[in-house]
Amino acid sequence: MKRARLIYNPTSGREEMRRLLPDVLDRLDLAGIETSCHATTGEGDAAREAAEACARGYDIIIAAGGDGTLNEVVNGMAGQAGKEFLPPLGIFPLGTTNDFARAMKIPKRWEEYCDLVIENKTRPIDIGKVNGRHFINIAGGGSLTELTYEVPSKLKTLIGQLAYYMKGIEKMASLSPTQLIINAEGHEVMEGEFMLFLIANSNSVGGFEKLAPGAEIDDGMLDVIAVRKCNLAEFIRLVTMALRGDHFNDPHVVYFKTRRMEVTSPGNVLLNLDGELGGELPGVFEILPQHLRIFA
Ligand SMILES: Nc1ncnc2c1ncn2[C@@H]1O[C@H](COP(=O)(O)OP(=O)(O)OP(=O)(O)O)[C@@H](O)[C@H]1O
Repeated sequence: MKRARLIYNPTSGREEMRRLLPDVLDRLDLAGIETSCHATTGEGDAAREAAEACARGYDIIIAAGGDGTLNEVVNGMAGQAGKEFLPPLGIFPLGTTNDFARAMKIPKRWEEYCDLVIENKTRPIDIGKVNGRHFINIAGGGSLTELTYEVPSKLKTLIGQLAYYMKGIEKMASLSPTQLIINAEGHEVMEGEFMLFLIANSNSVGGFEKLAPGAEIDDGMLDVIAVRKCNLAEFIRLVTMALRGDHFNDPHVVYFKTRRMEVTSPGNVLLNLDGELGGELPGVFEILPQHLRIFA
């Protein structure tokens, strides 16, 4: 019998997990996967629990929650650098946006994501790393990227993704550029004022599925998109172009792939890692090729 550790955030998204839990456990158990659970209690708990689950030799780890919970579980696992063999990771998307699950085409119905684990369908994925922290989907900096941690959790529970759009509109009005020096491996050093920069590991970012269409999860590369200083009207136009995937034709957009990149700024720039606050610049971003296996 295989042993799985299910780490779930009871407050994620519309707080579905409590209701689903008995059925999920039954389905896994019937398929020969004995599953024990841990409900997270707050920030950092999922990461500690995932590291502990690796140390205790579980065969499977499952992260149930939103992108924040997934990021914590990945951090707990990826930090086990000495361990030769990490257990594969199951992703049960129960958050508000579930960017990463969408990029990996993980089904939305609970029966189907249980079956991915049961059928043992795994694939290797790259993990991003900056200043000792890991990200699975996206890293970014600049004032607009700060909106994900300004949306209160209760609001997200109530109105879902709309909460981000409301905050985004409020935030755009006060958008300001940031001085950055971007030094990426294989590219010339760039210096100037930028509205924001994003480093994508997958191609679904912030609900924009065409933002980084060239990003592949197992290619050992980071896809970098940076937007040079522009005015509000130009920025809004750019956002609507990005919805269609036409933003690469805009002269404000810089797009390239790299394995390693250093970003510095004379100002204070907070970093956003998978939608959560992840320290600040300066930062050295790198890719850990095929560091983890996920059920997908
Ligand atoms: N019991 C808890 N009560 C309050 N907050 C928690 C609890 N457990 C975990 N958290 C925190 O909630 C954060 C966000 O959770 P998560 O990403 O799973 O859900 P979400 O915010 O609804 O989804 P999304 O990130 O997709 O918007 C986690 O990073 C964690 O710090």
